[in-house]
Amino acid sequence: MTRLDWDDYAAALFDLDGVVTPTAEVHMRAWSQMFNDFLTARGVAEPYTDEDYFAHVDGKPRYEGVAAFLASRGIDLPQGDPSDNPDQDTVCGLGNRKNDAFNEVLARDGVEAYPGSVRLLEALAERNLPMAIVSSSKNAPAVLEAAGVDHFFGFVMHGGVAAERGIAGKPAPDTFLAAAEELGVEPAQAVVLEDALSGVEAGAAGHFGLVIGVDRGAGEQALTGAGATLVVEDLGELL
Ligand SMILES: O=P(O)(O)OC[C@H]1O[C@@H](O)[C@H](O)[C@@H](O)[C@@H]1O
Repeated sequence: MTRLDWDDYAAALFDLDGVVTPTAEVHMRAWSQMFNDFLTARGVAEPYTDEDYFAHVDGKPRYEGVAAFLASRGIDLPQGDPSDNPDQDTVCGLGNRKNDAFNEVLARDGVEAYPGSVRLLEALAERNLPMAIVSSSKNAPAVLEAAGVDHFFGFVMHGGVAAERGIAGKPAPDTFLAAAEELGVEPAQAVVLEDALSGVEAGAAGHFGLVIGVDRGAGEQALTGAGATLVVEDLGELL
């Protein structure tokens, strides 16, 4: 059991995929399928792996994840445009291709929140602690609704809102800072909960009161190295 006194904090800012819902797994599988088909079609022998996901893609806005992975392999594609067709070999086209795969799985399998996360959300709601979602994903509203947990959050900062308002995505701290402001709290009063290295870096850069790393595969050492003050494996440990 982790010692954490919630009385010390005035708000909680939750990443979504991999923190509240197991959808980081769905994103991971969709990215893997898309990138490996793409690499195979180009005759690239070295496959895309989960290590590539954690190092380059996890937690970042869609097209920034594509660009970061391609750069890591020295592959240069035109940026294209978010309206690109999913079969176009542009950064946006590849991102859109992966998004189709993600939505297929979401529609087919649905999503259930992690039981430990729901227990923590219920306990914090009972304390009337203001809570927000801070996700890079434009699919966050659909995921929250499918999991039936949208009612816990007073504000949802997602990839669509960030793009509309011109707010820089993780690892920049700006989406977390904007959510804290929406909830009317100073960063030092807020707890950030994140499973992605890019998200933990964002929390550390924003000087939040506490940055909790949730280890769903990134690894305790890497999360601590990125700036997590505390690492847990399940949010139920924070009750
Ligand atoms: O493509 P979307 O749904 O807008 O999501 C962007 C990113 O959102 C993050 O929450 C996920 O960890 C990433 O895997 C995903 O790439």
